[in-house]
Amino acid sequence: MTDNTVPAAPRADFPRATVLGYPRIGRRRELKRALESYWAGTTTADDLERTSRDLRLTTVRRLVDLGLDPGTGAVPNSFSLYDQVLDVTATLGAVPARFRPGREERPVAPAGTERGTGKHLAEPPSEVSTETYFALARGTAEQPPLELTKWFDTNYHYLVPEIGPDTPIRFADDRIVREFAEAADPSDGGTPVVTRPVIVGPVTYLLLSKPEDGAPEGFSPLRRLDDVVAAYRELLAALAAAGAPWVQLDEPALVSDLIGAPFDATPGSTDGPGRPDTTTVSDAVRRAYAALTAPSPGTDRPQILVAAPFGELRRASGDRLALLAGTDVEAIALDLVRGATPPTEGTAAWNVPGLASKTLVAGVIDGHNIWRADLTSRLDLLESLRRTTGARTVTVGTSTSLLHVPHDVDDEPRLDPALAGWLAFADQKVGEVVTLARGLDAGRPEVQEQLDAATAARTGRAGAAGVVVPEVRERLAGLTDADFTRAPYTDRAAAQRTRLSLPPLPTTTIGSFPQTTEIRTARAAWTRGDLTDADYEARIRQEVASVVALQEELGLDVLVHGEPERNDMVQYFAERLAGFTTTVNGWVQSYGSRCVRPPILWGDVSRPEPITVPWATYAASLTDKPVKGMLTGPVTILAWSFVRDDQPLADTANQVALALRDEVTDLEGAGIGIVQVDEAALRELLPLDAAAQPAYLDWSVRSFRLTTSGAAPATQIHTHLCYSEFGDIVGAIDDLDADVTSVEAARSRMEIVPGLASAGYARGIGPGVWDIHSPRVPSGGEVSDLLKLAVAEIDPRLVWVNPDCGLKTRGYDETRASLANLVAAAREVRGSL
Ligand SMILES: Nc1nc2c(c(=O)[nH]1)N[C@@H](CNc1ccc(C(=O)N[C@@H](CCC(=O)N[C@@H](CCC(=O)N[C@@H](CCC(=O)O)C(=O)O)C(=O)O)C(=O)O)cc1)CN2
Ligand code: MET
Ligand SMILES: [Zn+2]
Repeated sequence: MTDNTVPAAPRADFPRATVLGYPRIGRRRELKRALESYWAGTTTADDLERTSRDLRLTTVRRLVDLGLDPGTGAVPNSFSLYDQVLDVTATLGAVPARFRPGREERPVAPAGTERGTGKHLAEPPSEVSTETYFALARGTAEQPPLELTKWFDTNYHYLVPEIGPDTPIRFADDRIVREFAEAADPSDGGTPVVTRPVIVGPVTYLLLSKPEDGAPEGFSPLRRLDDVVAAYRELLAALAAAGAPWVQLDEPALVSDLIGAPFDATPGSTDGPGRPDTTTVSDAVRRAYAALTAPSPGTDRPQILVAAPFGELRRASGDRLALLAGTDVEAIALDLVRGATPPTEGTAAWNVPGLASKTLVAGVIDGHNIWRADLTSRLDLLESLRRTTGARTVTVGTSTSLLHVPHDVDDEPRLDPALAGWLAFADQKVGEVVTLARGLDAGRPEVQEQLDAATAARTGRAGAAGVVVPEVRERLAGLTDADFTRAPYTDRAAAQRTRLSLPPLPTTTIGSFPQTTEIRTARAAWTRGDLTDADYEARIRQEVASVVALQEELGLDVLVHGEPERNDMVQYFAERLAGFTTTVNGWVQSYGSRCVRPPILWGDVSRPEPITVPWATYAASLTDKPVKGMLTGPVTILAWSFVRDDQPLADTANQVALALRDEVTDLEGAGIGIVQVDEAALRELLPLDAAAQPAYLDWSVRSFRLTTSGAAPATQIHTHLCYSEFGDIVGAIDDLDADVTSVEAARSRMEIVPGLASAGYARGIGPGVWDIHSPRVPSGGEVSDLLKLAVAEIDPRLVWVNPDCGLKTRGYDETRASLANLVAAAREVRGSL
């Protein structure tokens, strides 16, 4: 070691048990309420800060009570006010120019300031105020927010950074350091906890970014890697100075083939313009981690854990574990739930160069699903990893952050006790990790009781009534190709034209109308038993009637009932299908303050009685216009539920499909001529590993077709897909064989349309012409411009006019104004055809 390398802090071993992150919304959604009241102006920024601080301290202390070590960085510090990717944007001060009108560039803090020496500042060097932070998240009167999109294959959404050649990037905000210090040295006099800050890693951050408006053609945000890494170095120095022994950098981009940059250079290819050394993911990782771990005189850094959740690192298409093992980071977290689990007995050594100096954090407890683990087989696996990996040591962790599961099974008053015993939410998972670590270190007898209890729960689950229902199995076994096939499209189109006689460029909506506080309050009262079934039903009927009247008044062509009876498009169906159960407090963050309660799909699925028919027929009775029935499709129901892990997803999907197929038949029988089957999550479940994609697309498309193929030719089947990144699945969209497909397209300015056209898609298409993700009302001109783009690319006879998605998160004022502009634009463009 030379003189100028100063590894000052003691190199504490990685803790034996940890979790990669923990829910941050709060057991009673305290953060949601604090945020929404702050946005509404009824509380102040100080109130918000106080509530969120209490939530953070309660969280880290609970994790200690659950058995994580308080002194070694075992407790993750994974809080965020809104989103962890936005937090990096704020840390870097990487505010796009469109949010800094006329603002002078502030000089970068020179080296040798307090920040350079790592002392954490009493006053934050905050160049990103709370106001700017939320402007980026939610938009302003002048600017739409950063784009919201899916976090890998989860139902969590992050805010896409906009990075150009001149976007400011520096260590601009030390909130992460302050939150470490707040737990380590709490001002309320409570127990101090030495946490492990959890931060999105620099490579993933840039790979998830998009070029800022005005960036030169072909600019890749990855070109700013050196600037980003320089800022992370300062952040790490500040964390070390504050006493952090470990930091966790999340690099899930490492496991994704959907990330827009190749993992390795294709042999023989030459590098494009720009820096040749950062054009691939593997080069970016090498470069970033070499710089982050390079010693620098007078400063220290915490030891680094790199986590790569959501998939397998050891791929045929490139060994990402070897890549990480070749860097100087101290620890690597593997997802051993999604990743292929190595056989537990008699396996050969891994032989990964560099691993001998690393700690492997074995993610053996599922952070993304809620089944109680088979602790015995997990312990077998851990022991085999100790023998075979050749790592310096193996410790126990979760496969992903626990952000994706609810807080606590014990907080579910209405769960059947037997079923509750099959489950592990975040708190139970912490317990599982702690148990496994004890078994691994102190020996099996120490934890035999817990292992046996876990085994008994799994055995009980396998044999429980409802898990296997012979009639459901028989129906599935009897399916033939005919059950997946409709009449040819040309025949269907002719029959539907006659039946529906719609104008060209028909106007419609995606299904939901605003979910007002009044409706939610009424539903809450009904759920509590304070409102009778009859009163609640009357209230919903009144809402349906007013939604139908509004659509008539606006002049829409195909009407909907507005979905006021649905708490959520998945939970509502789950509550009415056998094989599912739902929770009371099982909230999981979807984005910002918005949450969902994913249902639990535990048994064979069937439909005891019609679900949507009364609402659809009531709406139809109020109008002469066609009313579109509205169902959520099987893939989306699976994607947004916690799904049984004891049979292939394809079988589970087909069970749900058969239940929905009965609903389509009943809607048809009740005279409903158009049925929409939403597959909002079709793209979300697309595997990150390219090798697994064809099989997924095959079963997902088949389950949709099984849902819809019982429909007569004259019944028009619609589907709706969210999220604009459809490039990877245009073939599958075509294979769904829907008569009309509506897709999100407004924000990407109809980007999808030429792709569909060139893929030969020749059925109805409704590219969204109103971005419903913010309260902004699009002008008639904007809408007709988008519409003209669409009719220029595809046969105008195929084009439908609709918003990007449902209107449940919008208010009535915006909805009325925007739909009026949409109808006017459709009429204008119709006139020009
Ligand atoms: N599952 C799912 N995933 C999805 C979507 C979706 O619609 N569903 N859409 C995309 C975007 N994600 C979204 C996720 C959530 C929400 C959303 O609006 N969530 C609501 C809750 C929806 C809900 O379950 N509502 C229930 C319970 C509402 C509630 O909080 N009630 C109050 C009481 C009522 C009151 O007095 O206000 C309470 O429990 O405290 C109901 O309406 O019945 C929220 O967080 O505010 C929107 C979009 C992608 N993923
Ligand atoms: N029909 C649903 C709605 O309009 C589709 C939403 S996709 C997230 O809300
Ligand atoms: Zn949608």
